[in-house]
Amino acid sequence: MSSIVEQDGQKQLDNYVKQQLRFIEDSEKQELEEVEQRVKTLSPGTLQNNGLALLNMRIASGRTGLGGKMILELERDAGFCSIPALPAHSFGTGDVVRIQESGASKSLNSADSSISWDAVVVRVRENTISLALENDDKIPDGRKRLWIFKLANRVTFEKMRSCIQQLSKISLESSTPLVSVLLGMRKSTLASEELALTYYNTDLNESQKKAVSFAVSAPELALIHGPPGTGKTHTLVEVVRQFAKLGQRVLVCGPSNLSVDNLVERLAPCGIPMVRLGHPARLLPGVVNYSLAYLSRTGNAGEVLRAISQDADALHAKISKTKSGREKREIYKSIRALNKDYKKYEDKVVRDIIARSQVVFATLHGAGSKLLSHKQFDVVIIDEASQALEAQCWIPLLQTKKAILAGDHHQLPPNVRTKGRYVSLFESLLSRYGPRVKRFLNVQYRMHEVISAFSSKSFYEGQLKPDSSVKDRLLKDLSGVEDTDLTNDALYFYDTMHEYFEDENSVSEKSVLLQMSKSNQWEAKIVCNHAASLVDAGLNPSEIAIITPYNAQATLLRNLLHERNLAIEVGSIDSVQGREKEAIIFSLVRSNDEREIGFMSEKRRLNVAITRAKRHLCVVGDAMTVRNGSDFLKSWIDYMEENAIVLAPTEDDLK
Ligand SMILES: Nc1ncnc2c1ncn2[C@@H]1O[C@H](COP(=O)(O)OP(=O)(O)OP(=O)(O)O)[C@@H](O)[C@H]1O
Repeated sequence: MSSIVEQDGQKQLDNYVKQQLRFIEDSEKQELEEVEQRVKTLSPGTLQNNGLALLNMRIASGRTGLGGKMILELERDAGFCSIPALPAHSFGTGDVVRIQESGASKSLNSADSSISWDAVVVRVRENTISLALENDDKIPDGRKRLWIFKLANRVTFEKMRSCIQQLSKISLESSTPLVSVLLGMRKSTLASEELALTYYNTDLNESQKKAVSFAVSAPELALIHGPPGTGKTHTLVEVVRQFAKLGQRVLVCGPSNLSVDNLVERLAPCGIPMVRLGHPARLLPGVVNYSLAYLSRTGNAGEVLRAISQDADALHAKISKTKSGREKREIYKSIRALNKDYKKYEDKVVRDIIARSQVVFATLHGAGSKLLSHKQFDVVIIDEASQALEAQCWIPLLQTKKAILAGDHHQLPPNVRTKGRYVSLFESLLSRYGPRVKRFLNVQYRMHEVISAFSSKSFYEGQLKPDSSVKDRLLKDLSGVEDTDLTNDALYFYDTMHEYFEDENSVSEKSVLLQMSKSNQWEAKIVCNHAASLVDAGLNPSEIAIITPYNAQATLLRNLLHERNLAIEVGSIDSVQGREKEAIIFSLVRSNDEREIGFMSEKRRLNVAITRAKRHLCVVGDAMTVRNGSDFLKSWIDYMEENAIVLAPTEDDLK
């Protein structure tokens, strides 16, 4: 009979599982409803204009891809489009899309396979988009005009659900101590003594070295808390190398392809046998040579696979020339048989490659691949763990006895709609176990001192210090940049003085569905003039980014910059997390009598926005509206007024 402690533990686990499943279900429902509403309400033209659909497409070619999937390459139908380039769109690899025949009424029912097909984007080029069909029993007619639109990505929810269900089945008695630690049922064990390591990277600072030896020595769990620019990735590279030296097998994951690829790129020169799972079309170019697809296609095994896929491709080509329905069916049958052979042989090849690799890289989602099922690793490392959903983290965590999570809970959490503040696994472990499971990286290599000081004081208890190599860097120190009033300081604030109110934006259903929202044309003018002055002073436009919390403001800014021929990136705060530029201009937008500050009320969003700039941060906004938003925002505005060069809009700005 199980003890009371175990019964309590089981109850706790059941509750945890229920709570996670409810969260997954709610998030999925909300995402599906939003997509459904968008597709139902908006015309195909509006969807295309907002980057969510591509109209007037036709099949350019078909082939067999990795996993024996049928890949269709779509291009614009020359009969309907004057230029071959795809219009501006937001499709990216991994997106789930629906393909439909043009003219057929929009189908939201995936079972309706006579007019619609679901597929995953595997490659996007200037003129074409390639899609892997989910099910190739029936293929769209190559002579028909097609259109595609974005769907919610159900696959991710499915993987999280199956992983949490797996968790519900484990027996606490026989599971690893790590599982109990992660569930909060027992404290993590401390290493009796930390290993004395010889570091590969002799440039590591003291806090990075401490984090490495703590992580390598910890029996079950280690958290590395790295504020902006403190070298989390740098530190994790050393951690992986140390584990490799000890002969351990490591699974390295992150929530996005980029987070994983950054680590692959930096570990590539170290000569450790490694493989990156995931479709090569989704990977950074420098990483492709480590992808499973590349490795499985080189050498003898690759030749066999190439021969099978060439046979299948030849049959694909034959289809378009075949008129008889019966012949076509026969060809499809042969293609399917070849795809099956391909898959069988490929499975064997890829399993061998994985078995030989000491370090395996995958996104959290990719760690749920069948290729890794029942595989155990000595260590699982999750980078950017604070940007991952808790259920996603469990996907690799069930495959190990030891976990290392790196992240910063004071930056943005994963992009998911929740009622309250989203708390990641990283953050909940940190608040549950505190300093005993974490090491803090305290030197940042990005920002001028005055840019980072507010963030350091407000989020990191004043512990975040600039390295001496960056603390005084200004734009004027860059070669080719003149010494002007706008380049000889690091922090600037245009206070619009409660005189230039935000625009009266429409709040139609359409604007809400497209997440269009607030704009402020006065601010947009000031921002563009400021950017133009920096370019006039000699700064390369690619070294400037403009960020704003509102889509409508971003659109307005892009149009103004386009009119002035300024090729400057404009993005949301979420889109610049993890990135940096020499100069950042931050447009706050909100200026009203109601003291509404909307998106800016999320502290973590502000922290990300103000920690992207290396040498120049210019904030444009209405101090009075923002100050009234909260005590925290008041303290930020006070800091700006005391430490920034405060500027007022000029007549030129207001023309
Ligand atoms: N010990 C060090 N000595 C010198 N430069 C360093 C050191 N550690 C990190 N850096 C530099 O700091 C920058 C940021 O490093 P890295 O990309 O590893 O940080 P990160 O914490 O992953 O970044 P982010 O803030 O985007 O999460 C890089 O240019 C890196 O070369």
